[in-house]
Amino acid sequence: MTTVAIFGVGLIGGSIALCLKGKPGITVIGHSNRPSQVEKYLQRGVVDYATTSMQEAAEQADFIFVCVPVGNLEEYIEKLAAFQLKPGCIITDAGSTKASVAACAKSLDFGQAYFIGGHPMAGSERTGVEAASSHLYENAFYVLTPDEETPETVVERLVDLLSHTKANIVRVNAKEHDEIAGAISHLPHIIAVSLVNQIRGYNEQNDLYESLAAGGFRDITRIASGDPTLWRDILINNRHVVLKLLHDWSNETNKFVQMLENADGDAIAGAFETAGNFRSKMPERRKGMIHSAFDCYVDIPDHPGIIGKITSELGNSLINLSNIHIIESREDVPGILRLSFRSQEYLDQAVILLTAKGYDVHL
Ligand SMILES: NC(=O)C1=CN([C@@H]2O[C@H](COP(=O)(O)OP(=O)(O)OC[C@H]3O[C@@H](n4cnc5c(N)ncnc54)[C@H](O)[C@@H]3O)[C@@H](O)[C@H]2O)C=CC1
Ligand SMILES: O=C(O)C(=O)Cc1ccc(O)cc1
Repeated sequence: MTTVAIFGVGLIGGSIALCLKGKPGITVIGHSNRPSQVEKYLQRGVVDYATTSMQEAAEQADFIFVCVPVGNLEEYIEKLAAFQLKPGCIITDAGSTKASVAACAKSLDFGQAYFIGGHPMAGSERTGVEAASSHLYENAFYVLTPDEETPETVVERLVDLLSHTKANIVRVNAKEHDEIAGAISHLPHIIAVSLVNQIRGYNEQNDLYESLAAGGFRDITRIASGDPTLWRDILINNRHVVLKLLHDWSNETNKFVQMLENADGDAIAGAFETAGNFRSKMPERRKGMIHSAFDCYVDIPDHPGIIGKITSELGNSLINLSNIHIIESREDVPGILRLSFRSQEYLDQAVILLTAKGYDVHL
């Protein structure tokens, strides 16, 4: 029997638990300091067993996943090092940054246990076990940061266990991970937040900004709704990398200032062309660190029960909706329904089905 202990059964830990629970030979134990959380994990059936005792969960585990906020990771792994862990036990984490936790683990003595940093590069702006899903990591990248001293057989054991997530496991150096994650995830979050706050400022004078920002602006700034404490921890932890990136970002925007001051149309068109060319080479359907919105919009006539009818059509065809939002619904005026899916495949199927049923569907 393989026992997996999970500390921090939220969005990420809960999703790992759901991938592993019920698999042959695996028992999943969840830990929380709070008895009400322990009760909740059991009620939701996310784990086989749950406890408020860190020691009890840790000492029977073959694998330990530490899925707590980045700001608490080091305190957790320091506590783990003080327990009598099973020989061969593998401790891993799910933190969005990897260099500091790797350095901390290196300074500790885990006896005959091992530490391998990890980062499942998929998530959402939601948090908590309520948002956990066994599909979260399917086709996503899952970074592992073993160091030169980690025996290959140990890494392979973790890779083997993680095959249940259906993620694409990649090995990356911890420092390099933080530089890349900084550029493709942390910097974009800062840009989205700054952009939304800039518009929020204008909106204080004129609330037409907010009204007209519906649709595309809202979509491209989705990540500005990320969890504030999660992002506080990530940005503080990776601040040296992020500060350098912000400096480079400022150079990029300054190039636009120059081009505009000189009314240099060729340079502006050139910047769009260069960006467009690079972007078109990026794989379109691959699941990246920032998740894509797989949304479509359906015009809904003002008929009672129409929304139920649309969701049943999708359900009958086993097309899983991840979110549904009524954008406008006023008496006598047709409304718009935004349907969100977890994958391009579900979205494609929904568009074909609803169009065939006579609905007006837009992407
Ligand atoms: N949210 C996302 O999309 C992603 C998050 N991560 C990383 O995964 C880890 C967990 O993030 P989520 O699951 O999103 O967060 P979450 O808020 O959904 O879950 C965090 C869990 O840690 C527990 N916890 C234990 N000690 C805590 C403390 N002192 N303060 C606050 N919570 C404590 C909470 O009760 C909760 O169960 C973080 O390190 C995050 O950087 C990694 C990939 C994606
Ligand atoms: O909302 C999104 O798409 C994200 O960016 C989620 C996310 C948050 C933290 C990570 O370490 C990885 C992914």
